[in-house]
Order: sequence, then C-alpha cells, then structure tokens
Amino acid sequence: MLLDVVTITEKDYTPCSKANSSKDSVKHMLQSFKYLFSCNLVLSRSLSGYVSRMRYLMRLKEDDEACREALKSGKVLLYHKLSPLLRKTSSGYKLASLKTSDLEQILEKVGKDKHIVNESFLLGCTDKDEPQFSLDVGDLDRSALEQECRGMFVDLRKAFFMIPGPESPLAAKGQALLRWHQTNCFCSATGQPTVRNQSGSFRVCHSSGITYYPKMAPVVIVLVSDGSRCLLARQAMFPPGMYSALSGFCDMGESVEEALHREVAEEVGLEVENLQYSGSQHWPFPQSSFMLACHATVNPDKTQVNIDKAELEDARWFTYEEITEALQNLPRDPRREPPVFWVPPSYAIANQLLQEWANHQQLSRKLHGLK
Ligand SMILES: NC(=O)C1=CN([C@@H]2O[C@H](COP(=O)(O)OP(=O)(O)OC[C@H]3O[C@@H](n4cnc5c(N)ncnc54)[C@H](O)[C@@H]3O)[C@@H](O)[C@H]2O)C=CC1
Ligand SMILES: [Mg+2]
Repeated sequence: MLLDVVTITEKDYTPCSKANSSKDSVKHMLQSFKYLFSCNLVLSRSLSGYVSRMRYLMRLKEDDEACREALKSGKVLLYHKLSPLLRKTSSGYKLASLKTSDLEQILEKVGKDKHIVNESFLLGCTDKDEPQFSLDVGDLDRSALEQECRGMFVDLRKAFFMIPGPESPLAAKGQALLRWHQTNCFCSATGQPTVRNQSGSFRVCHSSGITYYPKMAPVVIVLVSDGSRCLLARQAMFPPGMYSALSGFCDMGESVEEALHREVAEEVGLEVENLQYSGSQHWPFPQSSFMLACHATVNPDKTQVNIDKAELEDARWFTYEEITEALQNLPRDPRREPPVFWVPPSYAIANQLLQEWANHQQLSRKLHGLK
C-alpha cells in the first residue's frame, strides 16, 4: 500500500514521500505522530527550528484540541485588569511566567475554579518550544494573588521601564489580545454573543456567521529633522517632561506616505520630504496600534512650527546634545523631582527613531570633523 506518511524511528522523524506499509502499522504510526506532534517532539531534518515552531503555532491556532493539550504543558502570563504580573530578580524585574499546573494550584488556593486556566489565550512559543498563553484574573483579589504568586501586578506602561527589553513585545501582545477579547464579546451586526476558538485567534457569531479577528489600527510615526535638529512634540496627557516623535492614525483609504504628510501638516504646519522607512511595531495602546515609523526632513529655511493646540501641548526642535542626554534619562516621579526632558522607553519605536537619528548625526559630525 502506498501512502504519504512520515517515517518515525526511535531516534529520528524524517519526512518521506512514499512508504510501503500495512494499514495497521500506518494507523499506529500516524497516531504516534499525532501524539508526538501535539507534544511538540517531532523533529525534522528538512525544517529549521523557526519553521517548525511557526508550523506548530499555526496548528495550535487552528486545532482546539491540540491547543488545549499544549496549554497543559505550557506557561501562562498572568494579568490583573490588564496589568502584567512581574517578579523581582537579583538585577531588577521580569515577566512572571507560570506553569499551568502551578497556576491551577494557586487558583484553588485563592478559592477559584482551576478550570478558568482554559480561558487563556495563545501568545506564542519560546525558543525552547514551550507554548505561552495569557490570562486575565481581574475579578480575583489582587493582593491575595500577588502573595501566592510572589509577584506584583504593574501597569504595562510602567512595566516597559522595568522588564528586560526582549520581554516587552510579549507583555504587550498578552495585554492586547486580552483587551481585544474583553471588548469584542458581541457581534456588531446582530448584538448576539461571539464565541472564541481555543487559541483566541478569532471569535465567531453563530447567528450571523461573521468571524472577527484581532485588529490593529495603523499609525504613522515620523521623526522630522532639519539636518542638525529634530522635532519632538508632547500631548497634554503625556507624563511631565516626555516628548515623542509626531504620530497619527491613518485615515481610511490613505497610504502611509499620505498619512505622514497630512499628520505633520495638521499637527505642526510643516511640509516634509525625503521619507525614509525605518521599521514597524505593534503598540498595545490605546487599543492596539500598528506603528509604521519613518524619518523625514524639512527645508532648513522653513522650520517655523505652527502647533495645533487641540492635539499638542508643545512641539520643539531639539539639538543632538539634548537628544543624546534625553536617551539616558529615565522618567522621574514628578511629586519628588522636577521633570527633565526625556523620551519614550527603549522598547517604543519612537526611541528607535531617536537612536537612529543620533547615530546618523554622530557619523556626519565625525565626517565633518566635529565632536
Ligand atoms: N510606540 C511608540 O513609540 C509611540 C506610539 N504612539 C501611539 O500612537 C497612537 C496614535 O498617536 P496620536 O498622535 O495620539 O494620534 P492622532 O494624532 O491621530 O490623534 C489621536 C486622535 O485621533 C482620533 N483617531 C482617529 N482614528 C483613531 C483610532 N483608530 N483610534 C483612536 N483614535 C483615533 C481620535 O480623535 C484621537 O483623539 C497613540 O495613541 C500612541 O499609543 C505614539 C507615539 C509613540
Ligand atoms: Mg498625533
């Protein structure tokens, strides 16, 4: 009998296209394969670690049963009213990542049914192939949980300044997915409840048949330079002393370039040129933005800003020296210390734009023999 199967030996699992086998042994083999795959043990010489991880995640997103199995051996990031749980380490703080079995015990200790663990959403998978999930336990007593978990729930904006940089995107994604599910429980066409799949990659309204997927709103962010200075602005709601690059939501039907020209014109009354793409990032605020970051220049003879006071409290040109100093400044507690000029944390793409601009300035100063 000729079948498309995967040949499994004790040591190795290698794809082969056509293999001869009896019906029973093929059935047994496929069952073993299914089991091994669900345990994420299948290795393949032809796929890189990254590719097998992505394929594994793809399967967990689509297969409710496999996702439930993965949760049993996975890790869960805990949130309380969207604030992630952090734990103190010898060098600072880190995101707390709890084994599902440990979390179940903790939930029972604080008097909650351990099965609420099944409400977790799939986030990703570590490079050690451990599936990661997020769960909000905002209806439970915060301090009892903090005590049992040996950690504390911290507002995400604050947490970005506390946790190691590489953990920030995961903390952001965890919050964003939880918020999206919390605010999309009903169908906008019928008003009927929507139902999630196990991984949380979508919600369906069984009455209208509409499937809802988590959304991000596209936002342009641009660091405008006049050649030797860069333009930063602050909104009244920003923490004292903080300035950031100009940003704005894309309108329906707009390209990134159009949105960027419009936002700069609206907010500071300038016309930009020489747009250069820098990078992109998911940003969890206010309700998941997809940040598209660019550099742009203005004619050095036309730098007079005309601020839209409805949007911005201030917009100013900053020198290279001011920017390099601000990149070192951490936010201060305004009740204790006077505000200094500082910029968004290193995880924010605004910070990346400023780093790139400062590096570029440093290079051109060297070329021109300046310090
Ligand atoms: N990661 C980063 O480095 C940075 C991220 N950002 C993010 O970019 C977002 C947008 O920047 P802003 O300058 O505030 O935008 P903006 O200049 O477009 O002004 C915000 C206003 O736009 C309107 N708006 C249009 N579409 C909207 C939508 N889909 N969601 C919410 N409001 C919408 C609302 O009236 C809102 O008050 C901010 O909320 C912030 O979270 C901003 C700067 C840095
Ligand atoms: Mg803006």
